[in-house]
Amino acid sequence: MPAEIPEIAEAAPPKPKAPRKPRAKSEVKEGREPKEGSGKFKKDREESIDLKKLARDERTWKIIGTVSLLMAIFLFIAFVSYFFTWKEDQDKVLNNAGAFLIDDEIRVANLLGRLGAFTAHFFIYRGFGVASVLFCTFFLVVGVNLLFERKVFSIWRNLKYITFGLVIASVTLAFLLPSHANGYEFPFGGRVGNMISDWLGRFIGTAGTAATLLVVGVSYLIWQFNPTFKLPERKPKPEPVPQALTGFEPEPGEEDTEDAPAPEMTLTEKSGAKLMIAPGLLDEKEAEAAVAEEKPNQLKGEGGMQFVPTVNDQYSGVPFEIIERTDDEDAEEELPEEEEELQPEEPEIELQDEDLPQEREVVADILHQHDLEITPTEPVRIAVVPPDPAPSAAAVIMPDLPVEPVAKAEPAPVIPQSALELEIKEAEPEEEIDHDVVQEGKGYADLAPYDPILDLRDYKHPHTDLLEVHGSERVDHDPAELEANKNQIISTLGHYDIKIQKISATIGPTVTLYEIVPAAGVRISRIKNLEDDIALSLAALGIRIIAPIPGRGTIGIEVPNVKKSVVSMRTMLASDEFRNSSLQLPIAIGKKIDNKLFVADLATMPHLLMAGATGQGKSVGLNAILVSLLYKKHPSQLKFVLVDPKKVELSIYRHIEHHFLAKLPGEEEAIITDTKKVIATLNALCIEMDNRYDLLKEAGARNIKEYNEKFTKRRLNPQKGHQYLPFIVLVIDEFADLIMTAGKEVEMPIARLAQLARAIGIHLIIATQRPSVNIITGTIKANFPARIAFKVSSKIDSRTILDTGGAEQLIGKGDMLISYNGELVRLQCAFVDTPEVERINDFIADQRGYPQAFLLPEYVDEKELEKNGDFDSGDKDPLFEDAARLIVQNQMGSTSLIQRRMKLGYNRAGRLMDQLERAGIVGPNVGSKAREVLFKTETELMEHMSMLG
Ligand SMILES: Nc1ncnc2c1ncn2[C@@H]1O[C@H](COP(=O)(O)OP(=O)(O)OP(=O)(O)O)[C@@H](O)[C@H]1O
Repeated sequence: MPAEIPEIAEAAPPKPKAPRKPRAKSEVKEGREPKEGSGKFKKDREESIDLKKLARDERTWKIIGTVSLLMAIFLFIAFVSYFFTWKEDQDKVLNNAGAFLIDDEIRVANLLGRLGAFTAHFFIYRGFGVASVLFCTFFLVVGVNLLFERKVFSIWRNLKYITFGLVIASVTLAFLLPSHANGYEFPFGGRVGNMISDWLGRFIGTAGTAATLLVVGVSYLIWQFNPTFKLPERKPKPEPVPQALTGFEPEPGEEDTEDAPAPEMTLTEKSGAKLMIAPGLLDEKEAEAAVAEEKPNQLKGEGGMQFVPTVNDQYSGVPFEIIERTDDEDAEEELPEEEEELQPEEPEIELQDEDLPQEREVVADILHQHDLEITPTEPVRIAVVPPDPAPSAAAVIMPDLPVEPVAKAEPAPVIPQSALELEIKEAEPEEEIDHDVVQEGKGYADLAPYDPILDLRDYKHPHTDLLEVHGSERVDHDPAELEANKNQIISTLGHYDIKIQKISATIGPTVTLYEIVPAAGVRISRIKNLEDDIALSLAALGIRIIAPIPGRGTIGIEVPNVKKSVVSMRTMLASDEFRNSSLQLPIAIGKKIDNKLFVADLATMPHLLMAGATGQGKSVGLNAILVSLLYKKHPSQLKFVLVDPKKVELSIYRHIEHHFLAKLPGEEEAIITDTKKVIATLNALCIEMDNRYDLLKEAGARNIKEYNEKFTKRRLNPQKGHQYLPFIVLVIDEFADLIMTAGKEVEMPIARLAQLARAIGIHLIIATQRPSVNIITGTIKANFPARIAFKVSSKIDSRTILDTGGAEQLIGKGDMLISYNGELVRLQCAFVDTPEVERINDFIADQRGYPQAFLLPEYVDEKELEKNGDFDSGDKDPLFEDAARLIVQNQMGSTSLIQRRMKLGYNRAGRLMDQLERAGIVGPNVGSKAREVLFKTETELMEHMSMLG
């Protein structure tokens, strides 16, 4: 008996792992703000990020895959070698126990040395016996899956099969070949198998064990291979010919007719002679039609014969005979006699094999293509009839199978030539040709559908691990707080003689909605008018009264919670509602008062206006929208145009320029911060819009969805300028700033885009701190039906954004009102912090992108061109040079300076300034400010003037 491996008695018990402490909110904050955080905390955080990165790195997985594959190979060799060397090595392993691996003196026979012998011994002897080979399969599956980054086999399923397989196989082998009972020493079932088998034997006896193993084994096989059990059919029916082979679709019900005669297989020679194989699978008409129409799927036999291919495996190996029929017989004989003629019982016209060697070869060839065979020793019967006008047929007849002769065509009656009439056939209507479909080679439309994401096929969408959970997601409710608020509401209303029938509360993340049903006869407007009084008596900021709640017939009083919960972006994006959303541009904005997620489609909004006083959550809201889109869309489907006059808010997105950003050609930075460039970009977007409309018109599509569908189905020719159109989302932060500096020049293209761009996939998101009427003008408002208001400073501002008050009563920190689809909903905006956005951007930027940003059309300012191109030196004012010098000396492009110093009238000074601008000496007019002077010194000016002439 082999010695047992001594148990390690003094092994220290493993220390229980400390449970992972949820990170306190204060820690998260510290992590974000290094100034406040201690050095130690910061280090921890960096380490955890590195580990996470490592786990996400595909190279890590490839290395694990390689190791798994090597493991599979190692185990396989060790096991196979063990099968032959176990006797030699077993004693050495058992007797040397712990020292076996270390002692260099021990020599073993296993191909993989001591390690191989030890591993194989461990798995086979101590483990599962021969069934241990299944471990190789497991490592192979893991290795292949990780290395090829594909789910070639499901690891989980294999794990299940292997676990059960190990147990069942080892027990069965131990039961059938017990290593201790019959003198075998080879551990077929391993120790585990032996143990279970012994136990079963004692528990249910040998017969019971055998029955159990049989049942379990069969069940396992059924589970793994799911075989189909069928009783043998009574009468085999000829199988239908695959449509792909014949080109014919079976007539409805045809294949089911029980007693339909076995159809013939007809082979027709080009010359007109027929070879019939009976019974084949096409009926005569079909076969002839196929021949007449020269169906493209007819096969060409050797020797210039064309065949209607048919297949029927049931005749495989049936011997054939060759029969010849003479022309005369064929012409004279009536159909029934002809049938008789073809019967195998009349062998007087039998031909020997060598008489028709070519035909036999061709028939053999054709039959071989369909896995049928002519037995070389048996004669083949073929009836041969020469071509028309004396029609001929050669039939290969299978003995003992019903034979149907080919019906001969009636000879056409001869009509006197003079009586011949000219039949004028109407021309077939001409096929309409769609010139947009590329007709080259196989045909553009026949290719597989175009998939825009294939350009960056390896692109991986960001995962939710990049985001954090901020604070507690649970909405806590304090019953005392609820009760107090309820009593307060009832007593306040009581002061004004307002009785209520019922009161209920819905607890949201930031506010609780108390819904009251007033007693009969109470006027709703009275409650509405008492809004401020109720707020005062509840002593809470942010009370909003909704009287009545649309569609509910109740009155709502929203009261802020004492303890507010943060809605993490991670929760929003990990939700089924967002992940499974089929919206075109889904944006997860926040949670409603009833804690339901608010996910909307930017494509249907179709533009969004956001306003809110500073520090109330506007930037976080913008990030939440951008992050939602980044999580859902592929770079080929979406492009952002980002305008950020503040230069700091959106700059984190600059790293994803090659994936998701669009810019003007020749620009260095994709994120636009300069007003002049904003104007050019907006105009370029207008050109893009016009171009897209042209494309849609040509394609006969009404919107981008229809257009892209047509394009992906390859019904639009890329050579005619058609291309897959990504959505473009224009985001403008600090819109007020832009309007202040560029006014109409910005407003006009934005209004145009807002009015027209929805159908062609350009959507606008505009954010502003100052929602005054001169910034959010009527034109802008009319085209932005979806609006978000964070807390604003006055009721007037709230009206400017939402057309109603309420936003001034919000409590900040992402508390917001959204006006969408004609409804006003209070939401708690999802929170996503800057480091999270950075991580998402890095994750995207680390992947392969396009060679450059998506290029918008070039925009040339015609006015600039005019001004610059118009300068005519012959036309210039006599005082032009003096004025130029004056401006350069003073470095101030001001008309009044010219007016005052040169004592000129306003008009002449203005004209001079225009000429200076056209000559490129001063910049364009920028409102009330002085123009920019483009030359610093007089010498530079003189050089420039000499060039102007
Ligand atoms: N949805 C939210 N949930 C929780 N806290 C929030 C939320 N949104 C904003 N906050 C808090 O409010 C602070 C200010 O938010 P944010 O930077 O978005 O304001 P803002 O309106 O963009 O200000 P500004 O206009 O000055 O840029 C954030 O740092 C955060 O602490």
